[in-house]
Formats: sequence, C-alpha cells, structure tokens
Amino acid sequence: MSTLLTHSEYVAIAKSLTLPQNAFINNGYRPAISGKTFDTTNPATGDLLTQVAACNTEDVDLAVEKAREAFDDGRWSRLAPAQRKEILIRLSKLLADNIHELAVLESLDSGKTIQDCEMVDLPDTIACIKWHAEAIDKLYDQVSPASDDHIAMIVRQAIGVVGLVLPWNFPLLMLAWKIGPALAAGCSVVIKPAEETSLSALRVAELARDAGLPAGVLNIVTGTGVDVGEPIGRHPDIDMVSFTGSTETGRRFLKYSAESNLKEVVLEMGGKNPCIVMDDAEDLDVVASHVVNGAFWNMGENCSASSRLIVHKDIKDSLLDKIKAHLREWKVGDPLNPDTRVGPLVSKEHYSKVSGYVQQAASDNILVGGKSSNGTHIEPTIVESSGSDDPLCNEEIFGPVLSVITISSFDEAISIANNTPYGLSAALFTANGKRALRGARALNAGTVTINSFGEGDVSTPFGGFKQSGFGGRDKSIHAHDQYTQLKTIWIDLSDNEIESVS
Ligand SMILES: NC(=O)C1=CN([C@@H]2O[C@H](COP(=O)(O)OP(=O)(O)OC[C@H]3O[C@@H](n4cnc5c(N)ncnc54)[C@H](O)[C@@H]3O)[C@@H](O)[C@H]2O)C=CC1
Ligand code: BAL
Repeated sequence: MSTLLTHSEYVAIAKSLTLPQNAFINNGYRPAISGKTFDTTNPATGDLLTQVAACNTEDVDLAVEKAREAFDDGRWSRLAPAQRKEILIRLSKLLADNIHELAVLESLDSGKTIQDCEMVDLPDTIACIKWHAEAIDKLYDQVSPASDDHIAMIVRQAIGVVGLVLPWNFPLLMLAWKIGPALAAGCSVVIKPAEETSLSALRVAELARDAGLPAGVLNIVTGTGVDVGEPIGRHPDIDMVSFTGSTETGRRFLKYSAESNLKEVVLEMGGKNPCIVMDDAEDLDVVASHVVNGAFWNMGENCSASSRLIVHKDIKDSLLDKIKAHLREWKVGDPLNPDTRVGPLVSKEHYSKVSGYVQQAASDNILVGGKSSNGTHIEPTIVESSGSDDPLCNEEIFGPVLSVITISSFDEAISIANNTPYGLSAALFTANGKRALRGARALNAGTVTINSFGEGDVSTPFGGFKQSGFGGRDKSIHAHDQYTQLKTIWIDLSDNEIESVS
C-alpha cells in the first residue's frame, strides 16, 4: 500500500509531469503514421491535458509486425521462465518506485480519486505483475497416463501475438490483469488503451523497456475503437484477443474473429450485480459500509459494482439510515484531494448517459442524492425500484446509482438476483450459514461474496457467467490459460516399425 501525500503535493506533481503523447512500438515512442492526434482532457475540469497519437490500421499493422518478429525469434517467448520472471519483477519495482507519479497520471486522465489510485489501483497493479512473474517458473507441464510403449507429454505453449483491448475505468489495473499473465507466458502484446485514458499505459511501456523487456514484446497503439480496436480484432496475425468493456463491443470481437482468422477471444464485460441483504444479516452498520463501497466505489464505474440492493422488508429502513450515515463521509470533489471519495465521471458523454438515468427516476423514488454539478460529478444516488421493468434496475448504468428492490423471502431474493442477462458478481449478507452456502451455489455469477463486497485478490479468477463473460478468466493461475495453448507430444517407445494411429 502507498502513503497518501497532501493535496498540494499532488497538485505539484501534476504540474511537473511530462505527459506521454505517442504510440509505443518496438520499444520506442512514435507518432501515428497519419500524423493525426486526438485530445485527451482532464474529466475534473474539462481542460486539455495533451494530444495523443490517433493511430489506425497502419499503426496496428506495424505493431503486429514487430510483435510477431519478437515472438518468432524467441527473444522473449523462448527465454527461460525464470529470466522472464526477473524482468517482470524489475518492472513491478519500477512501478513501485514511480507510484505517486503514476497515481497522479491515472487520476488526471480518468477522474479516479487519488485515494483509490494510491491505495487500490497502483498497489494492485504492482502486486498483479509481481504475482504472475513469481508464478511462471513454478508451473509444470504434465505427462499423461499412457501405455508403457509411449510417453505422452501435455505442454503449454505461449499462444503468440495477443491483442489487449482495455477499458477506461481501471486503466492500469486492467493493463496489469492482462499483461501480467500474457508476458509471463511469453506472448508478445499489442495493447489498445481506451481513448479516454491512454496516458498511464504509455508511461508503463517506457518502464517496461527500462526493466529490460526486449523490443517488440510490448506495443501500445492509441486511438479509437473503430480505428484501432477493430483492426486488432480483425488482424490475421493476432492469435488471441483479450477484451474488457461493454457487452455490446464484446460481441463485436466475436464477429471480428469469425470474419478473420478465428482468433481466440476472451471477453470480460458488463454487470448489473445484486447485493442481497437478508433480515438476519449481522451488524447492519458493517453491511451498510459494504453496500456503499460496492455501489459507489470508483463512482460506480465498475463492472462488478453492486448496483442492485435487494433488501428484506423488515430491515430496509434501518439499513437505509445507516447507508445514509456512511455516505456523509463520501466527499464529492477534486479527485486530486486525498479526502475525496467521489470524483468526476470519466467524460462528458458518460456524464450525460448517467445523469439521463437519474433524470428518468420519479422524484418520489429518489431516496438519496440525485444532484449533479458542472457536467462532471454526480453525487451518490439511491433510487427505489419502480417495478420489474425499471431500466435503472435492469440496465448497466456504470455510475454512482444504486437501485433498491424490496423482498420478503430468500427465494424471492435469489430469483430477482438471477433475473438478468448478466452474471459477473453477487453479494449476499446473512448470518445463517446454510442460507449463505445455498445462496453462493444458487447465484449465477462468476464471483459471489458472502458478508462482504469484493473481487477477491490476485489469486482468485475474475470473470462472468452469461453475458458478462466469455472464454476465460482474468487474475489467478487460470488467467494463464487464455495466453497459452495445450500441445500433446506423443512419443513412441515400442519396437514396432509402424505404429498404429488408433
Ligand atoms: N466491463 C467493464 O469494465 C466496462 C464496461 N463498460 C460499459 O460500457 C459502456 C460504454 O463504455 P465504452 O467506453 O463505450 O465501452 P466500450 O466497450 O465501447 O470500450 C471498451 C474498449 O473497447 C474499444 N472499442 C469501442 N468500440 C469498439 C469497436 N467497435 N471495435 C473494437 N473496439 C472497440 C474502446 O476503444 C475501448 O478500448 C459503459 O457505460 C459501461 O456500461 C465500459 C468500460 C468498462
Ligand atoms: N472491477 C474490475 C474490472 C472492471 O471493472 O472491468
């Protein structure tokens, strides 16, 4: 964990930063081949931060060519795992050495609060790179139980050149969730950060080079989804794409793959995650702190946000009173102030989308909040459900908006919780052990937390059921599966001259 500095120290760091602008290909920064740029702004103020290379297909082609050269000549892919480990651990140390600078860069570009950047995003990013680095020289291949006349080895090989298409809500952490296992496995990567938040990834690329990552292994191509994301999805020489973002864009990657080289696709997508609080939940004050964190952490711009509170009628009023008390401590304001818990939304467009949802709610149904300011911030808002068709209860808002649904039985709670096309995460608060375990089984979600809100740690897989996920998991040793493929090596030991193929 990092140590928080003062507001004025963060402002001073912000003023002193040299902001990266160019794409990063073959271990060097370079402008887009077209020479075009796009503006990136500070979501808290609307001020221009800098202009970033607006890349397109030509830049993607160049990055893939360099990534392929690096993969095929083995400068990274064929290093001993222990050698890759050393370089990645050096990267994690360089990230730690530059933690305040990276936290400020992340906060300036995304609107995330400096408190979260320093206490969550950066420490988790560093831990993730280190964990996958440490893991890679402790993984063994397998020998199958074949007959005495054969030895059959089952080995994992790096999949090749991978495209990593990232969202804006956790720019560095999602980068780490993907490059950690991909680089540890020996892949070369072509990364597309979200256009709202390109800067921290560009700075990490330079640190990766300083750590000793060979040229061509890590490339960053900046630009829009259409200009860069789609060419990555359709590229014939990319072996696999790992994507985090909306379900709508995730679907497109399946289409790109089907229409190009059938590259493997792993998708981590949206959620409308339930948080069930039963009447036997212990210590409603603690429950309230988890509910607030689950719904409003990172401005609710979180695919695993608990955005539906499904609460038993007998405790609803007392829980809401405690939630309101906790929210008094959630200061809305300048994300560079370490006391701020709620910063601006990531962009004006996203602000308009989220405030549109809040405006749809009848004023009688708004239990808490509902106010927005300057076209940037929306205060934590709690809305009573207006029924099963309520869009606020069914659609991913991706903002600080919590819908409340009242239930009178456990079975009703589970049924409502599962009544969604999504299945990313779910939380259940109950002191009844059997109920907790039955609920954990019954909830259709990739992560179920009992008596807490969370995503586990780097050792636990993260991904969704149903329309929240496809093809694999981020984090944990299971994340390595997506960046490797299985090969059978069948060795004949028999005296037969021609072996039967059966
Ligand atoms: N699961 C998650 O963590 C995230 C979910 N979302 C959800 O998606 C909504 C829309 O946010 P967006 O930023 O527009 O998400 P998005 O899914 O459009 O963007 C995610 C990434 O995909 C790229 N992309 C966009 N369109 C593309 C295309 N046609 N082909 C290839 N790549 C493309 C973007 O440039 C970005 O790098 C949010 O309001 C939220 O509901 C957004 C970001 C992260
Ligand atoms: N909650 C981390 C993953 C995501 O929001 O995309």
